[in-house]
Amino acid sequence: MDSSTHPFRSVLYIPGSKERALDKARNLPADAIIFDLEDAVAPESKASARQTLADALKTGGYGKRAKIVRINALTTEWGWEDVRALKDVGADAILLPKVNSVSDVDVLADLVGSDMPIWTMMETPVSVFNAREIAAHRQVEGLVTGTNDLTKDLAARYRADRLPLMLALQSIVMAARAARIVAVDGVYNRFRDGDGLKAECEQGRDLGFDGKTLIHPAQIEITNTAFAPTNSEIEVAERQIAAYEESQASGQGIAVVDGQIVENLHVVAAKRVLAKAHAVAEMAAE
Ligand SMILES: CC(C)(COP(=O)(O)OP(=O)(O)OC[C@H]1O[C@@H](n2cnc3c(N)ncnc32)[C@H](O)[C@@H]1OP(=O)(O)O)[C@@H](O)C(=O)NCCC(=O)NCCSC(=O)C[C@H](O)C(=O)O
Ligand SMILES: [Mg+2]
Repeated sequence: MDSSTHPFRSVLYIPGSKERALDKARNLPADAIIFDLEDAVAPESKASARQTLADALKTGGYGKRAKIVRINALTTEWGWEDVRALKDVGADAILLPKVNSVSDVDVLADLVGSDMPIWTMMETPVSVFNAREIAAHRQVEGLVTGTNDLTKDLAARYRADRLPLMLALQSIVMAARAARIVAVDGVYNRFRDGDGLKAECEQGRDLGFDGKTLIHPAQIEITNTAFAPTNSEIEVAERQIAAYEESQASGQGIAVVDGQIVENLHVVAAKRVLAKAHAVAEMAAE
């Protein structure tokens, strides 16, 4: 699965221990679900959550939503057992937390086999320095930003403009784009603050993220809207493509639309807008 064929606007975390939430998610309009065994699950519930989650995934019913399982780090007492229990239950990817370097990914790849896509949490300062190499691993198909862990490890402050995280956010997007894989932004903790979420979604979208991780169903709609192409963007993209094709046919290399030049690279971006709009429409057509 990549972002040209499947949208990753809204990526909802669900604690693997919460049966009601696992059931509810079968009808939520999220593009992807992260079934979490890590931070959302208390140590005393790890074993039962593993079983609850395996049962839910075997039962299925999650439709077109991408199913990503976040295991515990392989350095914990739970990580290896998580892999054993969840690697063959129909997940689309395994998400590894607290990754520092590509050798962490190699350890997981050996355990899950070469056919299982891997996503990595980018949430330590070292992972940001190693982002390019991690993203380039042959099995890594997505990077998930862990803004809470990053803020903690940086001893930074939470700020609405996320200035302390900007280097990390941009490094993660750049690594993902260089490797042509998915990049999703971190969570917005004030899950009942719709205006704050909208602003942070728009910032993440403008930075280049494909979507945002979420912690509550109330965040899905705002996020889906923020990361989808608008009608006006679609209309401009269509006109740019048409104008460029016309200019090519008449032997000119450059077209002009709404007073702005349109070159081949703008056509590539316009086609990406249309592909994303198509993927969003396909997702909605359930
Ligand atoms: C944040 C919550 C604890 C709030 O839960 P609650 O008080 O129960 O919320 P509501 O009563 O408003 O819930 C309404 C209904 O929605 C369902 N629900 C709630 N959350 C989810 C969810 N995430 N997915 C699916 N369904 C959900 C409730 O069951 C209610 O349903 P119903 O009873 O039928 O009406 C809670 O939302 C929650 O636990 N969220 C997930 C938290 C989480 O996953 N945290 C870990 C991931 S974030 C992270 O780790 C960040 C990263 O690693 C980093 O470093 O930054
Ligand atoms: Mg984290």
